[in-house]
Amino acid sequence: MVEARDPSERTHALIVAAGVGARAGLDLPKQFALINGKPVVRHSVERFLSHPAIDDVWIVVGQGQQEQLDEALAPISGYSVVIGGATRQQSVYNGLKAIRAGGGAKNILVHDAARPFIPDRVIDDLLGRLMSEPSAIPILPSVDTMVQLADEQLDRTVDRNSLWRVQTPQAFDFAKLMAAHDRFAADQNASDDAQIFKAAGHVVTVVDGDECLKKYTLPADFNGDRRQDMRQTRTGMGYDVHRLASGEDLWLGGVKIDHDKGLVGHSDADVLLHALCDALLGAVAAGDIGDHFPPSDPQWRGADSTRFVKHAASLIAQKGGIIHNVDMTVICEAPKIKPHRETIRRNVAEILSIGIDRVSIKATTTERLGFTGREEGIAAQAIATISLEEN
Ligand SMILES: Nc1ccn([C@@H]2O[C@H](COP(=O)(O)OP(=O)(O)OP(=O)(O)O)[C@@H](O)[C@H]2O)c(=O)n1
Ligand SMILES: C[C@](O)(CO)[C@H](O)COP(=O)(O)O
Repeated sequence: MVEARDPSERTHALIVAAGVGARAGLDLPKQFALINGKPVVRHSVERFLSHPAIDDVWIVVGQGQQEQLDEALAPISGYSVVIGGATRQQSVYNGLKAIRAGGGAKNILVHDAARPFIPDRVIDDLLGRLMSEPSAIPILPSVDTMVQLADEQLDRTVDRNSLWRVQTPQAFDFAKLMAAHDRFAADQNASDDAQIFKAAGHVVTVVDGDECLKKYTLPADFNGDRRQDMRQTRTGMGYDVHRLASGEDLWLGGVKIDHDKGLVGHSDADVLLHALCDALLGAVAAGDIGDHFPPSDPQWRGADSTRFVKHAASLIAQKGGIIHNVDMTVICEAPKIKPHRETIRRNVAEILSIGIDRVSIKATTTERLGFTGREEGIAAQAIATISLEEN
């Protein structure tokens, strides 16, 4: 049995979502508005919950918003909810106190729900830095000329080389950040946690941020029509074959199928999920399954192929992409796919976090011709249609 890790050794993500979103001017708090078909807050919750280095996810919401949050996240579970305060700093502090009451943590990533798209690379860089430093934050350079205004007129140009844009997630040694917040709890003016950490005398290091981490703040950020104009459609296709053998399990679309033979090969040899993974990777020109999960690497032996598809979907999400639909064909003589079709569709829809009406599964035989006709193997094809924001 695997021992549960001591709470004080865990890495937590704390997502603050208790603001009112005044600048966005929407008729609901911006964290519940839809971006790419999902509530803003859902994007970062999904990303943290699926990241292997994150043990626990905490979400801070406004008083009375717990039900709205649960609706925005359904059917996801496995997160904890805390009620926020009047300022971002108070909301973070409430979250930290709840984590302390739950046994504490080793590391904490504090993140704005208003930044829905988090590249895994940024999480990895931040956590990598925490192995030797007490904190790290993502930053981006200022690329425009920066000025100060006076009476709404140009006063002076500021040296942009000394100005950097600070993003979240911001990563900290939990105990040190907790103590810093305890110390500065009466000062409600800090716009981020790095300021509080630095004020407490600690070093704040920096890693490369990412434009994907843009904070959705102003009405134009939520202007769906404009965003739709700026999207481009992409498609990707995938094809895979695995050999059938006695004494093996048969996995298709992440569902175990009762059959006298199973498939042999990479991971759990789920030929359908492998074709789907390649279709998704193809849509963003990101290589193929073997590039990301080499068959020669022993860690993938017997692995659940769900993980590969989730990885491919996360690469699309990191680019602000939406998966519109996937269509798959299983090519085999046996087993019959129809009795399992709805279960597989449901499972794939859940893996991709899209509606089941966007997932199609078909099956065909090859009229007893070729290797599929002789029941030596099963082949699968998949096609995925996605859209990306133009850049
Ligand atoms: N009292 C607050 C204020 C802000 N936040 C969160 O802090 C993040 C960054 O804040 P910001 O983008 O400023 O959000 P709002 O405060 O909601 O926006 P506005 O300032 O336009 O009202 C957001 O995810 C927001 O929900 C929070 O948890 N509690
Ligand atoms: C934490 C933050 O996102 C870092 O850039 C930012 O400070 C939040 O600022 P806001 O004033 O709450 O928009």
